[in-house]
Amino acid sequence: MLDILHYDLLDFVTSYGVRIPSLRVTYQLFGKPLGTAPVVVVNHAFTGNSQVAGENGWWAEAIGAAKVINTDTYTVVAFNIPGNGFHAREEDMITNYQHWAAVDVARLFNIALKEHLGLNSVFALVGCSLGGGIAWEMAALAPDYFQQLVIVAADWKATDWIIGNCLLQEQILKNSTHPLHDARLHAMLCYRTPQSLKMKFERTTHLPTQLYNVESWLLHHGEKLNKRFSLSAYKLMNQLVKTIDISKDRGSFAEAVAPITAHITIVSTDSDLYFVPQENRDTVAELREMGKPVDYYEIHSIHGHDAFLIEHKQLEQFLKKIF
Ligand SMILES: N[C@@H](CCO)C(=O)O
Repeated sequence: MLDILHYDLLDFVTSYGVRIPSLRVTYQLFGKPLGTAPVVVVNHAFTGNSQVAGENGWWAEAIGAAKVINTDTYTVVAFNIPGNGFHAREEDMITNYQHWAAVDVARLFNIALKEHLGLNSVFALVGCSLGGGIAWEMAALAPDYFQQLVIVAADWKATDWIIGNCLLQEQILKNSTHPLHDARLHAMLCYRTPQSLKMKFERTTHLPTQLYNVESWLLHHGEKLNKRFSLSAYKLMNQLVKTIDISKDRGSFAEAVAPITAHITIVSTDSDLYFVPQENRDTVAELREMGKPVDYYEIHSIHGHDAFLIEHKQLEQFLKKIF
């Protein structure tokens, strides 16, 4: 039985000016009891959740006893993006996804850390993919609150490429008769690479069905997500990815990032076709020009965006410099 904790907020107003009368933020704690050790906050990706460690933990290779984010040393806090449906009540689902932006989730998480958990500062904030975008937004909102900001397979903004793909996802979600299933097929192609699929399938076929194995694999992922995720959650996550932008209402990236005191670490994957590495190389160059403390690492992999869930050994080498 998972120990899912929660914090209820009243009268939250999103950046679109919409008042949400009551909202539940759920989270899990791992490792040392709160108040006895430095805190590491870990933000999940698109279809992830607060189960970051332990059995079925989506980053169990990185977080746990004697892992690089060692739960014998740290308290790990992992939130669920509200509306992701993970162990949620029906009333906690968010159906009006267009009222939300990534910055709203960031504000909620910061409120939960400060007001609910009573933390005066946080040692490290780590975010993967969408969770990395939310981590950028959290740091921009609370620029001297986090000592280490660790961005993995993400960006501080949704690029035109991401926004275009989000539109395609939205259209599939609206128009398909199997919306979640079909949206996942396209998403999986964004998360992998031609080389990764070639290595895995080599154009082989599955004889009884006559399908190419790449087709069976994509359809399997569609079915799998259909069973474990909800349509309203998927629509919300798609909207959140599209709205990542710490420069919004702040003038520019430089102005948004100027007050951030955290040491920044950015990890990209050289073959990521979704949050492409060149964007992060440019971000790092700009941060260095500003004199910001920043480290940059690239995972070498053929697997593309999903390499942050696959290339554990390389990630460990980078993360161990922080943890
Ligand atoms: N495989 C990841 C990719 C998005 O970062 C997910 O489904 O959440």
